[in-house]
Amino acid sequence: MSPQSLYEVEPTRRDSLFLIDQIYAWRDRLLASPRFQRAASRLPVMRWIARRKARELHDMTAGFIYSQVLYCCVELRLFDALKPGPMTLEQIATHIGLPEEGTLRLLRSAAALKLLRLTRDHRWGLGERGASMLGNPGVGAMVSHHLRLYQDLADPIALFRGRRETQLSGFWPYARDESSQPSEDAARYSALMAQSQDLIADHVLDACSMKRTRVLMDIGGGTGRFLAAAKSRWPHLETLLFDLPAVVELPAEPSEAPTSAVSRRIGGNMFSDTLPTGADTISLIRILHDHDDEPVKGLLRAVHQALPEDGGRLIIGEPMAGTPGAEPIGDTYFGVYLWAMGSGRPRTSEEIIHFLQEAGFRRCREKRSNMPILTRVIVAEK
Ligand SMILES: C[S@@+](CC[C@H](N)C(=O)[O-])C[C@H]1O[C@@H](n2cnc3c(N)ncnc32)[C@H](O)[C@@H]1O
Repeated sequence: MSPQSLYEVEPTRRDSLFLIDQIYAWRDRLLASPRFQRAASRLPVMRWIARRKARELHDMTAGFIYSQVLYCCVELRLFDALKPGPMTLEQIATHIGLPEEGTLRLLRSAAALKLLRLTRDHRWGLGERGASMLGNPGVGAMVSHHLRLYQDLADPIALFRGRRETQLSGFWPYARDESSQPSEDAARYSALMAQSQDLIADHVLDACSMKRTRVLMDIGGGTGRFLAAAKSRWPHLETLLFDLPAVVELPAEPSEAPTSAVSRRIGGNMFSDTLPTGADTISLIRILHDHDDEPVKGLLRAVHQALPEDGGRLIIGEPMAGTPGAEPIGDTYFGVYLWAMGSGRPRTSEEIIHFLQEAGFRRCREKRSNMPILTRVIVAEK
């Protein structure tokens, strides 16, 4: 399949440009003109727009530094240190083990990003974004994990030349088709996933009730956090966890779901093994985007087969491409992340629904998610 058909891109030949594209082309010519930029910065209304646009472009240019400042705050555990209350520069420098001069530069840059805040008595406390980081430990875990992605992005053009061995593909062995992975690898990525699962589970379960589900099977369910969240809302549920053997055999960790939350753990390969039957609802949470189109289509056909004829239901929850207002999260963040990982791509909800219909599902529809930038939710019936 050509990359164009893969992404369903319309051919953009000049002679077939729609009117809207011609308007965009005219606008782009204007914006690309230094004379227009200078004139715009002098007219009152245009000046406001020009400043906003300049700021957006600057944020994009400087974004890599913003990420590194956030990385330092997370790695040095600054947010945790400031949770009890503000501290002086000297106290913070001693606490994080950096010289005062460097600490001050870091604190000022973090304050400009609203991660920290300088108090009226000249101490440093949490800023609104720093406080939010404390409320979302999964985000901090991802920020630390991004060190690998920085390494893969050290030569970004080389990264786009072709998929190859990367730091991220080493972190996610299943992305390289290594389904018999060492348990240390499985433990490392499962712990990372578990830290952000509670938030995802809440949004998925808010969007679709399991009141009438009897048996729920979570495929690629990791340490069972999604099943535990479902069971805590609907205690009547029988819950089956299906994941690679190295994951289901992991010893119990503090981050793992309580043993009682999972009725049965089944080790297997979702692409090559026959999926267990018996569940009337199957969930795929943050699974499809990790894999390329052909394996995804095969998996959806296998899930269709594993569900009962009467009342079988599939729930898909993951961040998707083309989410209005959050396009860079799908296409830029996940697009690049998954490229570096070596497998998968973010898909639009329309693409997923199309794959579901091809696999034989009917009544495929998107449910409203409270936080579509984190996860969108699609439900399909057999
Ligand atoms: C991105 S994680 C998502 C985990 C969990 N659903 C969540 O949202 O936190 C993908 C999961 O799919 C599992 N997985 C990957 N390839 C698999 C395969 N071939 N068969 C079964 N599980 C697989 C991984 O072990 C991992 O637990």
